[in-house]
Amino acid sequence: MAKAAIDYSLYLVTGRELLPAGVDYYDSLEASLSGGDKVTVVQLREKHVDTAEFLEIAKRSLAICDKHGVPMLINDNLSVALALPPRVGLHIGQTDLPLAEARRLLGPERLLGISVHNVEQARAVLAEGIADYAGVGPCHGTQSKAGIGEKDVLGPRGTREVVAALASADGKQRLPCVLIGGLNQKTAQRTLYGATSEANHPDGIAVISAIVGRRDADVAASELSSIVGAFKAQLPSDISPGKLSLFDAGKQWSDTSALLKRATQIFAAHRQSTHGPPLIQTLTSHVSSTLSANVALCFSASPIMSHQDQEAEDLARATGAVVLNIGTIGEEARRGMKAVGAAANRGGKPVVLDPVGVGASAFRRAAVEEIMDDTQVTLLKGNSAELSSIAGLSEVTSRGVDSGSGSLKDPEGLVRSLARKERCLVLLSGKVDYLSDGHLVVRVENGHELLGRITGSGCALGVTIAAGLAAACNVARGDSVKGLSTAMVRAHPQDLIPGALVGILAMTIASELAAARQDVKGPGTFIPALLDELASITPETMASRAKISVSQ
Ligand SMILES: Cc1ncc(COP(=O)(O)OP(=O)(O)O)c(N)n1
Ligand SMILES: Cc1nc(C(=O)O)sc1CCOP(=O)(O)O
Repeated sequence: MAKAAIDYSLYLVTGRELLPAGVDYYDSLEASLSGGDKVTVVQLREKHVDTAEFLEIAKRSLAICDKHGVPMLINDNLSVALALPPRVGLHIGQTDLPLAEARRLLGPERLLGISVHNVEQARAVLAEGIADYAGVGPCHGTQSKAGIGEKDVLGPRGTREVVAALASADGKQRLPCVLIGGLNQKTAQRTLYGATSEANHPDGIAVISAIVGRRDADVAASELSSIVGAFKAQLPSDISPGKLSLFDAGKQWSDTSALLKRATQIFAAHRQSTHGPPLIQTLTSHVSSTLSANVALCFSASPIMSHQDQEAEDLARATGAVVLNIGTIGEEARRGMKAVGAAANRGGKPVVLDPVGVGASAFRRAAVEEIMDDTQVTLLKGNSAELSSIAGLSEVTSRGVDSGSGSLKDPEGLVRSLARKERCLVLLSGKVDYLSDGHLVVRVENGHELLGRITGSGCALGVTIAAGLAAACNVARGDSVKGLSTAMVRAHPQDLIPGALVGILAMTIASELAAARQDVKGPGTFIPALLDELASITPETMASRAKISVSQ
């Protein structure tokens, strides 16, 4: 098989020691290769046999791979690879034979892969131009390779940086790559999406235990194959800088009135409740829980405030969107957020992350890092202190968990770069709100200062935004939305900005209407008035009062 034609989608690394009791290695290999969309590349990894036995196993394995037309490689052992026909390749690690030496001994024809564990190694391998592909890992913790500790684990976002370094900045050169380490039916989807950026994308996943450890290796292989297939179906055929955009919304919404019109349509469909009120699962602080639940109800949504990891999977079947708010996060909620975020991603449901007070403590920072690693967030919302902390800027410091305001020199630049980096919508909330998908920035100048004088209004804004995003998913129901968008949400990608805008405008315009009422004397009377206005605000009112502008 010509090297260029190799399909790296599902790369099986063998591991005979991980076979379930009584399962024969050759039967398992055969099963994983049988049928339609199954394993596409095999690497023989034998750590506990001598070269002679390795060669015997390799010969029998090669006959099976040949029968299925699947390329085979040998792990580490050059002499075994050389003893086999030239269609057999070699995979080496960073501490094995140097790449140039391996190529010299193998010749130009054989497939040669190398492991990379960090950005520097990736850059070096790309610059050398010798390897045919790279194995990037460990993406997650794994029991299948000795010596991998927690500190070695890249996580989806770390993996993204390494994968990005396997393509040149001008997009002219790229090395195919597979992700490896702890990938299975639960982690593969998030990791593939998380590892994708405008710069580059993975070509597949490499697994040991997720196939070898199963009695039904054929079923395991087809499950994994369909996850990779769905991911690859989303990728544009032409990957070069700027092409692999997040939502492809930039051009479409350069016209403010078109954007507002679409937001109004989504809001109208939401109010008509064609699909019933979306269930918004809200994991939030004790302080804002009641207000958030009431805000959901007034905004034609149903609140559910569960943060139990045990029911995350069941609830995900019914939810329209989820809010992860770390306001008073403890260990139980931390576990809950991990499970709820992952389940929402699997179901293509929007996830709003509110990293309340993230700069205030190491615990909060670690919790947010963990959530963002485990979950593809759809919209990240924060004030200037919170977003600066996540972006690693020291410009604005947090004052505990309140809405520490502070002036940023370049708010548009911050939301744009953070949205690109995290591949999600980013909302910077403040007197003026800035919403970005990494390309365009929408400025929203609605709102009233009384919102800042009651507790939990920012948390409740997360709920209206989640409801707006759920509404964007609902309008796509029945349409042929091709799998998940790059934000892992089942909606037309271009509807995510107007969907989020529905939630922002509803809350900020309702606050203006409430504050203007005769019966509102201050923060105490403002709260019920805000709920009343949220319950009655119409799409027409939203359209006529919105103060938005768009910049590219
Ligand atoms: C596809 C793929 N990627 C990475 C590895 C790891 O190789 P290496 O670093 O040589 O470690 P060992 O496999 O030898 O323990 C791999 N085998 N395959
Ligand atoms: C062999 C190997 N190499 C890794 C790397 O990061 O280089 S992780 C790994 C083990 C992969 O096994 P599993 O799919 O069972 O987690």
